[in-house]
Amino acid sequence: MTQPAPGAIGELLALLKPFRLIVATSIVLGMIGGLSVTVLLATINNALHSPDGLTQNVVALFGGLCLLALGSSICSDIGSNYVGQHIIAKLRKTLGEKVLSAPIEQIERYRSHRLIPVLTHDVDTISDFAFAFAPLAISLTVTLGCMGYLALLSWPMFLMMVVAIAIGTGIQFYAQGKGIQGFMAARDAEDELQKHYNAIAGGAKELRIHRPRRQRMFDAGIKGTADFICNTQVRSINTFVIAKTLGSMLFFVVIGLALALQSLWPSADKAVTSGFVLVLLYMKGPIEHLVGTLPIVSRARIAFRRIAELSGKFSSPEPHLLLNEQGTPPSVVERLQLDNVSYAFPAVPGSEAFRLGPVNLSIEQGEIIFIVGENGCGKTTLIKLLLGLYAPQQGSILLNGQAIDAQNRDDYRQLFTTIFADYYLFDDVVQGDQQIPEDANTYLQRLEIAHKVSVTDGRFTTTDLSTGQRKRLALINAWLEERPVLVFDEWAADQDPTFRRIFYTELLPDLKRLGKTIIVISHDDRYFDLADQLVRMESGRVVTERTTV
Ligand SMILES: Nc1ncnc2c1ncn2[C@@H]1O[C@H](COP(=O)(O)OP(=O)(O)OP(=O)(O)O)[C@@H](O)[C@H]1O
Repeated sequence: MTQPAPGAIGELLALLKPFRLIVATSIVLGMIGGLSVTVLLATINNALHSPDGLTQNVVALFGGLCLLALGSSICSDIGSNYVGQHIIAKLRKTLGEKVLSAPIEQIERYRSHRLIPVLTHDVDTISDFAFAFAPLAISLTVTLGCMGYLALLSWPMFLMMVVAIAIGTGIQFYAQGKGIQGFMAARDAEDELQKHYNAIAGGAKELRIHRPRRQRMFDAGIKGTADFICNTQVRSINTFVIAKTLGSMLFFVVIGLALALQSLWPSADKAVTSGFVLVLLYMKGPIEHLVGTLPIVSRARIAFRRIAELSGKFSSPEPHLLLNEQGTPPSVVERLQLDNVSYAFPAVPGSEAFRLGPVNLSIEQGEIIFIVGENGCGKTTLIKLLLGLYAPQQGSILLNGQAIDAQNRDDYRQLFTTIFADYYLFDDVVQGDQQIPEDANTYLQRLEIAHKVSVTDGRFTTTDLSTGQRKRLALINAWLEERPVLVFDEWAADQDPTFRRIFYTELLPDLKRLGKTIIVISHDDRYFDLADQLVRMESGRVVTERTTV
């Protein structure tokens, strides 16, 4: 079991930094509220035993303290609410930005079932904590204020209370140590649960038609993990509950001892004993609040650790990747070249790492290139390198003879439109501030889906279509983006034979006539003749290259 990273506190302080003035004001106001309540208690106790009864001064003091306690507590809560909400928004924005600007390899390795719980569950946990810190400050101040008043009232009784608090704190520390282990195990299981959720959403069809797998998914997967989380959380919370109840009982032990002192030494001042009991009974609330918040603090520590871990994994954003500014993508593609490019994935335990290259390739503007080869030979990896999604580990990629580096890689990528085999279909038609071309609906007709979908307010009216039809929408998106280089990873694989023929023999030549450079990964060998260049791959290497022009 891993321990909370030291980064958790740093992460919290970094989040609080921009709000330090509001945080400090909230805490100070909270403390003023807490102190005024303590003084209020002393005033009540004095008034109870004052021979003059309730004088005008006491009434004024009482009213003033009530107003001060009320006003400062409300302002403190407003401040902590403001900070809490802004911390959550900031966390969400920061994490979103980190994911958006992380290199593709890091995202592929992190896996979505680990990413989503951090973005949802851990951020929510921090939100619970973010709203708790000012009330915590109030409770702490009330407790300290009450302790001060107890010391004023009677030293022996105060010391008795200190001993009781020391015992209570020891019990809480023990409980916290035990409880946090459970919380960590439960948090690890949340990732597992997310994986099962992904499987039941993504594999819904397969699970319907495979009863044993469905049962296993429910029994060992969802039910097993949910029960584990439930039992572990119950055990951990119970530890805190037992510790809290033991702590509560300590109050009555101390009150009992104070009353015993009073009966053993009847000379003791009655005001002292009643004040002591009054303060103790009042203090019980804030102390229980402090103790009750400990599980929230423990869970927040774990959430901060997860967020710090994600931040660490995504701590090297792609340099020069623009989220807000407009770059200056090159406008002309005369030649794309791969010069001795090599790339290797990290080795997976038990199997050898896949290595691509060294590959040399030259693509001229307006060419149609087919990349072909068996499954797993490295075609997609090759185009990810060509697209600038992976940076070559050796060799370089050249555009018009100029090497692509970290500085211009994001601009370079803007030259391409891609439909991957595992593409994501965005339902908004054209990105950025570009106008939606008037002829979007003409393309829908050309691709024979105008009877199903149209474009309204820059969006497809629906994406609930067949697999092949969805891919046609992706093709329309690609068409409308009007980029100079188009890359299709087995686009035609889901199309019917007629449309497949239209794609290869009409659409690709049309795009070529428009001056586009087209790179196609394909297993359709009957259309290989259409290629200006046929690149055949085997085990990560280009084995033959046929040029027909
Ligand atoms: N993210 C990854 N991490 C580790 N290895 C990977 C990763 N992606 C691919 N590989 C490995 O790289 C090899 C080439 O994969 P790639 O997707 O480039 O093949 P492909 O030729 O496009 O295959 P297909 O025709 O099946 O789409 C595979 O053998 C695979 O094991």
